[in-house]
Parts: sequence; C-alpha cells; structure tokens
Amino acid sequence: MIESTLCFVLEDEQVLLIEKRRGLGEGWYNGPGGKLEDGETPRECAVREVKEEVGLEIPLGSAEKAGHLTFTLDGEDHIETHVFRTWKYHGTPQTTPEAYPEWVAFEDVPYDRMWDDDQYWLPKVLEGDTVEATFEFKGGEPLDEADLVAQDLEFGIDFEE
Ligand SMILES: Nc1[nH]c(=O)nc2c1ncn2[C@H]1C[C@H](O)[C@@H](COP(=O)(O)OP(=O)(O)OP(=O)(O)O)O1
Repeated sequence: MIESTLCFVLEDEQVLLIEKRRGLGEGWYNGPGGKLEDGETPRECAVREVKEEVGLEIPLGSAEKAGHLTFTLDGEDHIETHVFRTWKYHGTPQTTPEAYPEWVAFEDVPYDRMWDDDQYWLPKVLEGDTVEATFEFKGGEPLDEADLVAQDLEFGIDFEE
C-alpha cells in the first residue's frame, strides 16, 4: 500500500489549501502532501512536502497527527494517508511547479472541487477533532477517476505518538 501524508496549516479560521498542479488529484484542492520517501517518518514527510509544495518551514514538533485515512480501490488497500495539522510556520506561501497555494476561510473550503471523501472528515479536522477512516473507491485506476462508494469513520481518536 502506498503511504502518504497531508498537512493542513491553520491560521485565524483559515486553512492553507493548494490547487494541485500535477500528480494524483491534479486540478483539485487539497492540503500539501505526498508519498513517504525511504526512511522517513510520516511527520517528516508532511513537513518536507509543505516545504517542497508551498515553500513554508514547519517546525517538526508542531505538526500534530489529526487523522489516519485508508483508501481502498476495487476491494484492495491502495493508499494510506497520515493527516497532520499545525498552527506554526515560517515564510510566505509560494507557487511552485506542484501547487498554487491559497488561504481559505474554514466556511469557504471548496468541497465541490476536492476529493469526494474530504467533506466527511476535513471539517472535523479543521475544528480540532481527530479521525480514523476507511473510504472505498470503485472503478479502477487512477484513484482520482474512481467513485467513492462506501465509508467508515470514527472521530475522537487518540493518536499515541
Ligand atoms: N481520497 C483522497 N482524499 C484526499 O484528501 N487526499 C488524497 C486522497 N487520495 C490521495 N490523496 C493525497 C494524499 C497524498 O498527499 C497525495 C498522493 O498523491 P500523489 O501520489 O500524486 O502525490 P504527489 O505526487 O503529490 O506526491 P509526491 O510524488 O510524493 O510528491 O494525494
């Protein structure tokens, strides 16, 4: 299974989203994130991806685990995503080849231009809750052209780290 991360930088009821310019979910809004590299922890990956995709420095210890999502495709485990959030960063968001960054008020998050599953868990993560969830997709690769057909979510998870 592919292991990946998402990292949501928060400030004043706003979240830093990216419009993804390439890769899975291209053209859609999401948090910065990507696949784990060899030897990297999920938290290190989240911090590295924020730097690579939008140019912000996140103090490693400030990124708190807010979610663990499993995406299945046609009955097989496909991608596992560790979700982090942080209120600490240095720098100003920059456009990169991977992403157009944009600060968005919590109430204006464009769920209709995001992965279908985001509407079910991201509002709670923005509120400060934690989530463990599985989302079942069907329809073959790539995942971003498959359909979300079932979901199972649990909130208030204690991620012991
Ligand atoms: N159903 C889904 N809902 C969601 O919100 N994010 C998802 C998702 N399925 C995958 N992702 C995210 C998690 C992760 O950040 C990213 C993985 O996609 P990619 O493999 O295209 O990553 P990138 O190309 O950005 O990564 P790198 O190649 O490692 O830079 O997509």
